[in-house]
Amino acid sequence: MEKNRSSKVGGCPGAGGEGREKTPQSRRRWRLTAVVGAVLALLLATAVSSRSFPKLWISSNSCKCPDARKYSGMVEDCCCDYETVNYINKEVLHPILQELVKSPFFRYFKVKLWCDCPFWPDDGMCHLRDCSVCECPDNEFPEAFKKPLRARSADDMVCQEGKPQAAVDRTLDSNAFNGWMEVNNPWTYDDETNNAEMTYVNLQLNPERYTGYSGTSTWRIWDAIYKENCPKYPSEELCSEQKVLYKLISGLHSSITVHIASDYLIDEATQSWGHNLEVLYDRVMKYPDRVQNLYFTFLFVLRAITKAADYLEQAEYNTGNSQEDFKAQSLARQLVFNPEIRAACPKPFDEAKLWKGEKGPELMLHIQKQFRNISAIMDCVGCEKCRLWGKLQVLGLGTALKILFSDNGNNNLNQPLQLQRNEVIALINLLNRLSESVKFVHEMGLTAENLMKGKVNATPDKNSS
Ligand SMILES: Cc1cc2nc3c(=O)[nH]c(=O)nc-3n(C[C@H](O)[C@H](O)[C@H](O)COP(=O)(O)OP(=O)(O)OC[C@H]3O[C@@H](n4cnc5c(N)ncnc54)[C@H](O)[C@@H]3O)c2cc1C
Repeated sequence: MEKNRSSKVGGCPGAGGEGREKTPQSRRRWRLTAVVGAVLALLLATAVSSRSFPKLWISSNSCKCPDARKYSGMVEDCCCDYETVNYINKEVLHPILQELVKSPFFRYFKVKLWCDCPFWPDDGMCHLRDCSVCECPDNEFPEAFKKPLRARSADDMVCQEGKPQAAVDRTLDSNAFNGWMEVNNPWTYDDETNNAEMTYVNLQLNPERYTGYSGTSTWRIWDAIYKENCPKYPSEELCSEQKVLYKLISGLHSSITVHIASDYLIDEATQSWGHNLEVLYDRVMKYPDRVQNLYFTFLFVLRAITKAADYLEQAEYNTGNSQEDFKAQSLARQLVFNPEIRAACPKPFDEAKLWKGEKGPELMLHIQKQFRNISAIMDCVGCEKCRLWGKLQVLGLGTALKILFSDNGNNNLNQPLQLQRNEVIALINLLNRLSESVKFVHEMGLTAENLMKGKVNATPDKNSS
């Protein structure tokens, strides 16, 4: 995989200049700049947050070990460095998000689970029962999301997978959308056309992890996404906007793989699950651009959430459970107005640089079409659980795109933002998935690399007797 460092989208301060030769003069200049920089940084840190920011500063410079610093400096095309991302993710974002996604409001996702591929027939390549979505019992469902109960047979209540937390409630209630607009998202394929086919799924019962879904069916999907809808740069002609689309998809792909590696079925016979660091290394860590794209996608979605802070603070988090809803609202507020995040990463991604020039609006329509195609391809994923998470995360990305780049394709940023409840649920759950992936890569990436390099070195030389 090639890296392309030549064309920066964001043009963030401090993003360039790595790896230059240092002369004695430049070294003196550098020392002086470093001292002045440190003093300024200290003043800034004290002014912004006397309690938390200095901790970040120490964290960014604490480890000098060369391997651990492989991902250091600015995340390409973003306005935040790796060290800061790792710190705020671990200390601030991850704990808040883990709590938030457990709340009744954020744990139920409305989705059409039928495999309804508009491009080719489903070839059912999923072998494990873990591919299927586990349904949840009726009594777990928030009252505000419910329709009057329809008659159910006892069998309906039994989970497909034999687990007690069975039965997806496939009923819908229009009241569930009180206070939320049903608005079109030009970035996503409209999944709402036939509401009778929609169902609510408890995401907590259906973790994204290894399912055994692999082979030609999966490659056809990834191929269709990359080749037809978001070609890989570094074809230099590719503009910044297309590069962003590629990086978002590649970052999401990395995150899916990281979840497979972190929650892997180690032994099918004993049903034991655990980390698979070989998968982490072979499919993600070995390709630095895949790691970089994961961090990029994380910062892009974080930027969308902080940009929509006012909207997300005022949104109605209503499931009928006032205590839980109050908690969800207060966690959402902590997330979007967090002083540590705002001080450390005030603008994780600078969206204002995109869609410039005469061709901007035309290009936006073109890329919207490509993204809508990617969203439609999710109906072709031949494994139910993968389809669930694929749809959720692509909707989350589409929501981030809508927040950052208008909602009508005409770049009309003065339009007031309107989001659907399902979009907000997808956005927060996507950020949580990315946050888990960033944390796992940060904590286990180096171990995976050392382990795999050790394995390679330990392989006996065929030529030695
Ligand atoms: C939407 C979707 C959701 C899925 N969810 C799950 C799931 O929850 N659990 C599960 O077990 N499986 C899931 N899968 C399948 C999984 O993504 C892999 O396809 C499968 O594990 C086979 O992996 P692979 O090693 O053959 O390579 P794949 O991951 O299938 O990759 C195919 C090719 O894409 C390229 N590539 C790989 N990673 C990147 C990247 N980050 N950026 C750019 N290019 C890349 C490489 O050239 C690679 O050969 C999902 C698939 C899809 C399409």
